[in-house]
Amino acid sequence: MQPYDAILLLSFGGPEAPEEVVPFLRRVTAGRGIPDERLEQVGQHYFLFGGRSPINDQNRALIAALRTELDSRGESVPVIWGNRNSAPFLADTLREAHDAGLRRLVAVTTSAYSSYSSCRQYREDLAAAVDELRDEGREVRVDKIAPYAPRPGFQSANAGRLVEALRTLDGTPDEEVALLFVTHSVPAAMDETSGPGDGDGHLYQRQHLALASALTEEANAALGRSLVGELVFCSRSGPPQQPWLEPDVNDRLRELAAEGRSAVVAAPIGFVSDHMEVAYDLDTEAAATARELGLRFVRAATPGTDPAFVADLVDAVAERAAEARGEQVPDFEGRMPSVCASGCCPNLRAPKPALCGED
Ligand SMILES: CC1=C(CCC(=O)O)c2cc3nc(cc4[nH]c(cc5[nH]c(cc1n2)c(C)c5CCC(=O)O)c(CCC(=O)O)c4C)C(CCC(=O)O)=C3C
Ligand SMILES: [Fe+2]
Repeated sequence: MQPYDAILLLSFGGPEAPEEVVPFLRRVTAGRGIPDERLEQVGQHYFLFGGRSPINDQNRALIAALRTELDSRGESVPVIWGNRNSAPFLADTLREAHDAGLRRLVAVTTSAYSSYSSCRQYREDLAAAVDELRDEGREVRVDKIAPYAPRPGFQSANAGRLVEALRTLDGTPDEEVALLFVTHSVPAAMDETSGPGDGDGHLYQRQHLALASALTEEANAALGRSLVGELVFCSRSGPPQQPWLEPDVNDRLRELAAEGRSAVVAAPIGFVSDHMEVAYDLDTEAAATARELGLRFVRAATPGTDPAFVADLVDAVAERAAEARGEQVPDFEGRMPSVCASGCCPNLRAPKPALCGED
């Protein structure tokens, strides 16, 4: 993996004990204008799960899977792990890395799409951590792989999991099955400005729609169905007067029941693992809504440690390393640059320095 000394798995973070819930929520929402009522509700979601988010264990499993894949390729490059909002904190990870002699890292985020929340915010936190270390006299350099939702492995992992979910509805006619691709809602203004500034924006939604349509086609072909998929949203936050992407999955379930559907497959393509947004917002809340409506609710798995997904992440790292060495890398539909364009997915509140981009 020349020129890289280590692969940095960079994630959102989550609490692992009840006393960590409130400090975690404060860190996530600092300066983001989230109403107190919303914070209390989200705190309850975590307390319902004993104050422990599944996300860190899922990242430990992903690191183990990456290790196995790297070993099988004869790659001894270490995989280290830092979070934005909980221990192991990114700056601590970088400090330890530097002390161990690791100077040039390549970051893989647990977030697949282009948008401020799913890309630039990670880049801002990288810049802040690298600055903090520089103040201590520790120089580290961090590159990043591009948003990987358009990559073939992300698609094939999601396709396999969708087909598996749909198989549980063998015998239910197409007209009765609703196929919902689910992702995290974001403010409409964040979606509008997502992508390189010279593009048409809405890249967050466009990447989801492209994947949803490819997955629908693949699942229909595999199962001899002609389902029509649609994109819906979960985990809306922010003040009620601020427009966020819609429809909310629960609202859509009500309409689908009224239209005479009997079953729903929810494919959470916006998420890399079954963390709290999936465990609460889908498996708890949306599943309860479906139950009340008499709808059968089947949730497709997220990529998690799917071998096709893990192998593709390692390919993405190998391609980034080749690029850093000045070599050509393969192109594919929707491929994003590994160095973000200036002004890509802007911070609309308080612009800050960010790594891995032209600005
Ligand atoms: C696009 C997107 C992803 C997917 C990409 C990615 O994975 O990064 C994501 C992931 C996650 N979001 C997470 C948790 C939270 N997100 C919040 C708030 C917000 N998320 C936003 C967007 C996203 N979020 C936005 C626009 C806000 C509003 C505040 C703001 O404008 O920044 C809040 C505050 C409370 C609330 O308002 O919900 C919490 C607690 C966790 C951890 C889960 C766990 O613990 O298992 C994960 C993986
Ligand atoms: Fe979030």
